Parts: sequence; structure tokens; C-alpha cells
Amino acid sequence: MLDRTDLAALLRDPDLLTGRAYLAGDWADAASGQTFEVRNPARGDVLMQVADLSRAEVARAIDAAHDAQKAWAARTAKDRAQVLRRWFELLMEHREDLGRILTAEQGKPLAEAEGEVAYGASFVEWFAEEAKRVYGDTIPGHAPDKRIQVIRQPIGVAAAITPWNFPNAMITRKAGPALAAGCAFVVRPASLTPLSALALGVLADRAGIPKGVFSVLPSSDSSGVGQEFCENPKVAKITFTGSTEVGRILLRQSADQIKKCSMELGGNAPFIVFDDADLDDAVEGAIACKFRNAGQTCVCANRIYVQAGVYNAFADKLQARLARMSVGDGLEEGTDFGPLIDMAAVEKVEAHIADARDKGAEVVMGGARHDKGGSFFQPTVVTGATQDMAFATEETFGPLAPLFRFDTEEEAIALANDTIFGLASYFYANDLSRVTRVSEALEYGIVGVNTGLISTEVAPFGGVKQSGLGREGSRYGIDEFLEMKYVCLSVKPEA
Ligand SMILES: NC(=O)C1=CN([C@@H]2O[C@H](COP(=O)(O)OP(=O)(O)OC[C@H]3O[C@@H](n4cnc5c(N)ncnc54)[C@H](OP(=O)(O)O)[C@@H]3O)[C@@H](O)[C@H]2O)C=CC1
Ligand SMILES: O=C(O)[C@H](O)CS(=O)(=O)O
Repeated sequence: MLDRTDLAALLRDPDLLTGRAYLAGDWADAASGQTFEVRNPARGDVLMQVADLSRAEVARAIDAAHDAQKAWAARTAKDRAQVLRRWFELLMEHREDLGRILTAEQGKPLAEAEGEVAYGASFVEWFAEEAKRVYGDTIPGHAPDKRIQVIRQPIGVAAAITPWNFPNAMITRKAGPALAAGCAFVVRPASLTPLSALALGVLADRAGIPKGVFSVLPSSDSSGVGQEFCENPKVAKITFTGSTEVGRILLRQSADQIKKCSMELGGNAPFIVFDDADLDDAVEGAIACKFRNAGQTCVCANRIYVQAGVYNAFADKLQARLARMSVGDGLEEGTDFGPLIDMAAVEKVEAHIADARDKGAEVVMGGARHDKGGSFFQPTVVTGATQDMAFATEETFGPLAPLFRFDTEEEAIALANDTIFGLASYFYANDLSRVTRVSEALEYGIVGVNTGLISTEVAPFGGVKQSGLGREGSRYGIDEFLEMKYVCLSVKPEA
């Protein structure tokens, strides 16, 4: 059993666990008194009830954000940086509690959850520093009496919608740059995992982020809140992380007001192993890249392409390595893979396996629900994968590793690029010319070379094609929350 009392008992600071909304600086229940339940994916228990805000209450938070933003932007960059730095320190001080809350609602192993908390906090730390480096330009005038300046100003109120798979980091990866730039920030977290977001609000409040500048707005009405964000003229920016399908909906809804949008969307990452790769490294990279968060990340390897000469050796090594890993409750020591988020996720993995089998693939490891029951699933390896199978074009979002065989470099690149997505890609090779050729030929926003882990706050994270618009993290991430202004000054000669 894992209910609210049990989870609170695991925390050093139980005040981090709340089901109340952080609305315009106040902790509030929904005016209607309505709530929605949050479940623990490992045991299926109802963890707690969370305030189910209406669209009108979300609009009130947007009003408060709009009112508070100007004063926040008027503070010096150093002042905002110090507040963000304090938030970072609090996030790290409470890393274990935030990790337990995250695992309880999302399911990932505690080590991964605490890793996500540190990763999420790193964006707050990074953009606390970047706040002080929002530079402009002066440009030599186009006429003797002209002086040209370029200044960059905060865009205003930013509204975020975030997914369940990284319920902490996908919020701070947006809030960090937005607040650093001088924006106000309202976020509607995924209804499956609002607790991590609310805990971020508790610590933002303690850090001194002014009331109204930051709101966390849980609601089961995802489409209604999305419409409010897109239609409310006080919202200047939509920043979304989630599926390409929902990204399209938000872009369509934002078109009427030409609202600025950042989109971190779906992926279909190829993971290519060439015959000059270090196979042990490639196996470690594939495990990290494919099975992190039980395969529920947008940058997970979705297709594994192995050159013919090393195909069997790679397949054998991967299975041997996987066999040493364990499936279990993320709160228990030694768990490598937690449960999937829900039964819909299980059914999608099962559909991809059935489709592959029907088209001639062989399931050489796993392939079925785990005997732990619920949404636990066996880590699965499929050989004989081909481009006509569903997982070649659809994101599996689960612990399924399909192995495709290829002969030539040209063929591998063509297969890897044969998708509407373009977020992350990976390959293992040691020939320098091949590494350069393949890095340049892959049509993706991110290329991992001899590594399966690419996520860091210092680098620009984002996709091309239908995997998104814009970048998060790095020195580029703050640009998404700034507007550039050109000032043309006419200077008259002394009378
Ligand atoms: N590029 C990236 O960095 C990332 C991409 N993703 C992608 O997201 C998908 C998995 O995450 P998942 O949460 O299932 O994705 P979804 O797109 O289903 O949901 C993402 C968020 O959007 C909300 N939402 C759903 N429908 C609407 C709507 N009509 N209007 C406004 N908001 C809406 C959801 O709310 P609710 O769930 O409460 O209904 C959730 O908060 C995968 O495709 C994955 O690749 C995920 C993480 C990172
Ligand atoms: O939600 C996701 O998939 C994240 O973007 C993955 S990462 O940033 O942790 O790599």
C-alpha cells in the first residue's frame, strides 16, 4: 500500500507533498471543491487527491502573472539570479524527498528520480547565471545622424504544458530560462504526475519567487486549459513538451494570435552500430539510451540498426547485459526498470510486438507483461526488425529494443532518416571520417557519437522536422523567452 500518509512518512519535509494548487501566490483548493486522483503506477494505489482547477481559475492565475511580471522584470538581472540560485539550492537540499515524490507518482527507480531532480535543478542553476548575460548590440548607424541599438526584453507571461515522463525536469527546463529572462510563468503539469510540479512550487515560494510570478495549475481539463493558454491575450508564449500530436493542436490554437511557441515533441531515435564500433561500449550505450525510464523518454533509441558483420554479436551481448537487470517498484533498492506509466502504455508496447511478430520478427527476449503484474513489462529484444513494422515509424515509449540489420553506411543513414521525426540520434563508430560523415548526414537536432546519454543543461536540446520548434538549455534556451527590439536613434548635430 502507498497512500498519502505512507508517502509523507518517507519524507524529511512532508510539507513538500501537497494536493493544493499554487495559484497567484496562494495555496488553494479548486473553487468547485473538485479533485482528481493521482495513482502510484507500481502498486496501482491512489496516492492522493489533487485540486482540479477550472479554466476560469487558470485565467485568474494568468491575470496575476500578468500583473506581477513587470515588477519581476524590473528587478536587476543579478537580483533575479540570486532568487533563482536560492531555488536551485533548495531543490538540491530536498533532492531525496523530491525523488521519492517523483518515483511515487511516475514509477521510475529512485536513483533515476533523484538524477532527474539534479538534472532539473541544473537548469535553474544554469539560467540563474545566464540571467546576467542577456546582452544586446550596438550597430554602426546607416547614416551620420543615426545610432542603432538592439536590446532584448522578456516576452511577458509564459504558459507551459508538460508531460508525465519527466515531471520535474521538464518544468524547470522551461521555468529556469523564463524566470531568468524576467517572464512570469504558469504551468499545467500532466494530470498523471502533478505532485512533483507542486513540490517545485513549494520551494519556489520559499526561494522568494514573488507571488503570482510562478503558478502551478493542476487540472484534469487538459484541452480546456490548453485553449485558455492559447486564447488568453495575456499569455505571450506557449512552451510545450509532449507528443507531436498535441503540439500540432497547440500550434493550430495559437495561430490566431500568432503566439510565440516552443515545442519539444515526439521522437523516433535511431541507434546505429557500425562494424568498427566498440561493441561493449555500444551495448552499454544502448541499455542507457533505450531503457532509461523503462524506455519512456522522447530521446530513447526507438530503432537499433546494427551492421551485418556484428549483428549477432551485438544481439547476444545486449541480451546478456539485460538479463542482469531487474524489474521492480522504483522505491525498492536495486530496481533497474520501474513500471510503465499506465496500462495504455503496456498495450502500445504489446501492439508493437504483435505487429512485428506478424511481419516476421523474432522475440528473442521478454515480449510479455512481467509476472509482477500491473503495468510492469519485461525488457524485450526483437531481431529481424524491418522498416514495414510499426516501431519503425511510431514511437514505442516502452522497454522494447528492435534490432534492424544493415549492410552499408549509406543504407544506415537512409534508414535512420526515413521518419517525420528528428529529435535525437546515436551511432557508434571509430573511424574519424565515418564519424564526421554520419554526424553531418543525420537529420536530427541531437547526435550522440559513441554515447547513449546526451542530456545536459549546457547543450541545446531540441528537434528538427516534426520533433519540435526551438531549443531548451544552453545559452540558446533563454532566447525562447526574450523579444529582440531594434532602437533607431536620430542624433541631431549641436545647434
Ligand atoms: N521532446 C521532448 O523533450 C519530449 C517529448 N515527449 C513526448 O510526449 C509523449 C509522451 O508524453 P505524454 O505526456 O503522453 O504526451 P501528451 O502529448 O499526451 O501530453 C503532454 C501534455 O499535454 C497535455 N495535453 C494532452 N492533450 C492536450 C490538449 N488537447 N491541449 C493541451 N494539453 C494537452 C497532457 O495532459 P494530460 O496528460 O493531463 O492529459 C500533458 O500534460 C511522447 O510522444 C514523447 O515523445 C515527452 C517528453 C519530452
Ligand atoms: O522527456 C524527455 O524525454 C526528456 O526530454 C528526456 S531528457 O531531457 O531527460 O533526455
